[in-house]
Amino acid sequence: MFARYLILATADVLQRLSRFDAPADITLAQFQRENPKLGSRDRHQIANAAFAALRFWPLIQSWLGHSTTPTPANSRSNTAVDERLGLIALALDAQGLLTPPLTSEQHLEILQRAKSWDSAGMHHAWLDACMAKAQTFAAPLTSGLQHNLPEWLAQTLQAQYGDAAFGALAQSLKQTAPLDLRVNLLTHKRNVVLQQLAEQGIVCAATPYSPWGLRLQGKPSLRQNPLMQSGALEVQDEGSQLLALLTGAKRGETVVDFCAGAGGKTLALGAMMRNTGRLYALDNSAHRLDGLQPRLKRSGLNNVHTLVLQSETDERLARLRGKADRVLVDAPCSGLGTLRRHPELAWRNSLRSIEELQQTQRRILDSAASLLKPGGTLVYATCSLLEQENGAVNHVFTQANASSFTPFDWTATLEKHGLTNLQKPGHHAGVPNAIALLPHLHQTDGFYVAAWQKNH
Ligand SMILES: C[S@@+](CC[C@H](N)C(=O)[O-])C[C@H]1O[C@@H](n2cnc3c(N)ncnc32)[C@H](O)[C@@H]1O
Repeated sequence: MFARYLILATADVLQRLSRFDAPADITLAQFQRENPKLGSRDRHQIANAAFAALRFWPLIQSWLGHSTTPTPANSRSNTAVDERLGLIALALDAQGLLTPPLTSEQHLEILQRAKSWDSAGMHHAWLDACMAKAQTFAAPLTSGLQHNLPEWLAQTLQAQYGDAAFGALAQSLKQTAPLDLRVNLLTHKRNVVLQQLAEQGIVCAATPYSPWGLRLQGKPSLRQNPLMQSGALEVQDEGSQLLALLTGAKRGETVVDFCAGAGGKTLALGAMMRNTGRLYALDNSAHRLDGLQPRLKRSGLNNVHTLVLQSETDERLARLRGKADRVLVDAPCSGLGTLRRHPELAWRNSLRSIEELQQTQRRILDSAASLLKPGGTLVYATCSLLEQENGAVNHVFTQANASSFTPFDWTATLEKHGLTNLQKPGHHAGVPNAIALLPHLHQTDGFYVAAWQKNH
């Protein structure tokens, strides 16, 4: 049973989220700043319910009688509808882990629960009408409705991965992601940190693939934890850790992290380089690079040089041209591999935005390639699941640079790190230089990594 203020607060958050004009965690943080009196339990409850609703957005829309495509018109404020939104989101979340397609029994249970919380009976008629239609909701006609994804995305993924793999992938995208940490091996040992966390009552285990990772049971708050504050630990999905690992950075090298953002991978690369050589963290967002500074201080790294780029062709890049042993392009992308954490991204992207991203990715990759010295390695990565941002970008670059870059063969690297079961994605013929991490196969976010070696 929830107090009405909690239902209304959840509805308020969802109303804001339904504009799909900002990342969900930013919208939530803004809501929390504007509602400082809410206790931490309530905040938690509201956030969980909001994310549950985002994972089942088309279902909620069909219950509310809206279209499945959010438009400014259907995100208009309307108190009765808002309250229903909050009620249903809380009921969905209370149902525990749900994976689509839901059975008609599951539909009924959620609606029944919502009805039992609607103590004033304001929404009974609507909930009864929904229950009468539960059978219809449980028999969706389209792939998008079945998997609670936008139609264009469901169809694109289905065509790309095939029916069986798409079904498993779509289900995995509705799970909540585990909380993974990366141990800073520059200053700490993984088994020692694991032991220290266990002594604090925090249950975790070594990650299956990354040699630096810990996977936590549940989501304990770590902000004030001395291990976080001292730089021994960083929150980082195992897939992100693997991406840094695959870059292969070594002591004494010159390494460029071209799209460093707040430096998640920069920090891992710096630790791989044992704080030697030169590591350049570049990004065109000063704000994001600013986020790296406190993390750098904690990390103990002093081989990192940051540079805010005007664009990917900033003329100051000239001094790095031909100098780098390795360049990582962790490209701006749709983020669709992270839907477990950011379900709103399914609704913030479109076929058109993917096309625009592809152009940017190609431009950045071309410019980043010029920084490599002969024999150097170029690594292109995204956290996207889409061929358009992955294999297609790989293919175009490989074709256009056939005389100066050779597609990298991952076999030895994967063997060295015991990663031979990482998947070789369905790649264009003659471009076998890519690997993919997928949530339903590797329990990581979805990542794509391709690499080339600059010819001598
Ligand atoms: C996927 S994020 C990087 C995440 C980061 N590597 C990490 O591990 O936390 C992509 C980054 O590319 C940056 N970016 C976008 N366009 C760019 C450009 N033209 N040149 C350089 N960086 C760019 C964005 O600001 C964003 O920080």
